[in-house]
Amino acid sequence: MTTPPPALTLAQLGWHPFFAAQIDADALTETPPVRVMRVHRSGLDVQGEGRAETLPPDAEVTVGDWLLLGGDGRPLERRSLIRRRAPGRDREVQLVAANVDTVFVTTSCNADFNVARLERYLALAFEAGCDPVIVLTKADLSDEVDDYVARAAALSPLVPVLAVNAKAAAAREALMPWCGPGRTVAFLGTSGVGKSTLLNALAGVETAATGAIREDDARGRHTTTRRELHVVPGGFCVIDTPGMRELQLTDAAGGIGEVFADIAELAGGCRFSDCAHLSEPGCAVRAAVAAGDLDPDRLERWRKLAAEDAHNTADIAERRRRDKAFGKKVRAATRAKRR
Ligand SMILES: Nc1nc2c(ncn2[C@@H]2O[C@H](COP(=O)(O)OP(=O)(O)OP(=O)(O)O)[C@@H](O)[C@H]2O)c(=O)[nH]1
Ligand SMILES: [Zn+2]
Repeated sequence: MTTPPPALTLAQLGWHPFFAAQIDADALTETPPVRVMRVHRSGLDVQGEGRAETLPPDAEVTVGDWLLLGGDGRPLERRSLIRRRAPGRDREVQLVAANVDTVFVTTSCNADFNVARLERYLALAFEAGCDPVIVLTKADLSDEVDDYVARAAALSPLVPVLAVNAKAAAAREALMPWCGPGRTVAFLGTSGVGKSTLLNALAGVETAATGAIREDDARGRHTTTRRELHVVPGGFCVIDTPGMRELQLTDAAGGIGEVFADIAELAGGCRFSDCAHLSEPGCAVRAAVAAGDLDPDRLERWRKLAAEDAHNTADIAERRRRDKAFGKKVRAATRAKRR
């Protein structure tokens, strides 16, 4: 037995003038808007004002999306969309979460802290159209918190950095400035960094199971079910995603450019507009490295991330082209057989 969902208003679910502007007044009652609260194998749990249903699964819809019940099934235009290249077999683009205002990029003041990974998460968040905030957990367990904060703060002048003990009441206060009524926030980070602990701190109750990520789904199979939107007291939404070990970027050139705005700006001074900053004469980027103004490691990390993004973007496009061509062949063969 599942307990019925609490009665919520559209505003508490994160409804926003941006979405209202996409439908006319009649549609509000004829095809009522619902938000995707949970994505699991057997379907999408959606909730609206005075209603909650499970719709069939749809790979084009993700947690945080708004749908119109009885509509064409397509999500309303999104304010933001977090996507990555899926790990494992199909390697397609995977939609992680939609309509997130702030991404709390979460890591810990310990060996989990990794600047390359942080830059990667920041690029993903910028590309998605979200505002990233870096949250460093386990500050209570480290003597070098200031050092971690300084290293995180050096990554981008656009990104605030917080250090917290996720288990202490003060953690909620630290995150609240980004959690106004009607806002949607999400936690991204590897397993064990304290995402569930922070969610519980925001909710004021045990909403997520900490330290336990596997549950049985309806078919008795083991799955990571946590891709879930929680409406918490205070009237804001928190999206919880499973820890992501592999976070491959695709189509994220814009986001990478925002994280590495320093390099992009320097590149404007290179003699050639298509300078790769390798051995070209008049390269302002390498000149900055030589002058000690740019960390060569950062340049190397940018190079790797940009190359990976370009590779994934091209590879996915190529697979789609092949799949399309293959589909055509199959259809042609089926037609030939029928004749
Ligand atoms: N001392 C201390 N312990 C923490 C802190 N944050 C998290 N923990 C502990 O670290 C463990 C993992 O925390 P979770 O909140 O489950 O981590 P998670 O990021 O949700 O992990 P996944 O569910 O695997 O993605 C738990 O035992 C927490 O109690 C912190 O700031 N300080
Ligand atoms: Zn250059």
